[in-house]
Amino acid sequence: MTAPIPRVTAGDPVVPAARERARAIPEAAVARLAVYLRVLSGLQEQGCHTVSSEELAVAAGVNSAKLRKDLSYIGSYGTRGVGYEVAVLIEEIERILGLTRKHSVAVVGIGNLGHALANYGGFPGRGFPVSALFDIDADLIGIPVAGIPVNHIEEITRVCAEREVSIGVIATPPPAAQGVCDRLVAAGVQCILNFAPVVLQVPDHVEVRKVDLAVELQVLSFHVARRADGPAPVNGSVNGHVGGMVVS
Ligand SMILES: NC(=O)c1ccc[n+]([C@@H]2O[C@H](COP(=O)([O-])OP(=O)(O)OC[C@H]3O[C@@H](n4cnc5c(N)ncnc54)[C@H](O)[C@@H]3O)[C@@H](O)[C@H]2O)c1
Repeated sequence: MTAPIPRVTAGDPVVPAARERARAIPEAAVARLAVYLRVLSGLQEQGCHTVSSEELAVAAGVNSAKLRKDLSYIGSYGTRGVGYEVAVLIEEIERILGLTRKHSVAVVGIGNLGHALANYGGFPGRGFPVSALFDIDADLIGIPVAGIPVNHIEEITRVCAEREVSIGVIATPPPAAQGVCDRLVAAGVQCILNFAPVVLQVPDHVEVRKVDLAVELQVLSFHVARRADGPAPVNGSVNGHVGGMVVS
């Protein structure tokens, strides 16, 4: 068994060692850590104090060897015969994912998807309060959606600065997405979640994640077709591809 790395506690600043560790985590493992966090939060709500790697792996839809490997990236090895302390593991994953502070979110494009995202109650509780909404449609400007009045896109720089927006969500039609992205970047937003099916060009310091539901359906189709050709995996996971939407 590898020697445990000293644990970082809740009150600590993000120490250089933790930052170094975060840089070394593969992208796919980061996505799975977010899934473990969701599962662990559910366990905590049910009053569970400890969880074995097998239980956590099953609940997250991965195999337990992969789970242990993922948790080793954050220096969490659990205790033989006991497993992981739920509260401690939540704290460690939140620290690595940078969730120890809130990230204010702006949604741009308040159509079908933008309305749904603005109204979704699950973001604030997970540290992502939606604090600004933008559109170009005159009929929408000033109208509150989920209690937040829609601003015109022309106001994006001022509003994003005032509300300390750190994440921009693009829910516009594809032809508008690059222009919106440029405005967000000019407004100082460095993290962008893009729902429009286009590839965005951004400077190096800006992080873009793309949610493409059509790609997810195609991946599902591939796995269904592959299962039809051979036996199903024994542990319910599909080559470590965790359940739920994957962004790229
Ligand atoms: N609706 C879905 O289920 C869904 C699912 C996945 C992805 N998407 C993608 O999300 C995007 C939005 O889809 P939708 O169905 O909500 O579209 P929609 O047409 O209902 O809404 C788009 C909104 O963007 C606004 N807009 C247009 N140009 C703008 C600009 N320059 N600045 C700010 N706002 C602008 C429009 O006024 C409109 O309110 C599309 O790219 C779509 O492909 C949609």
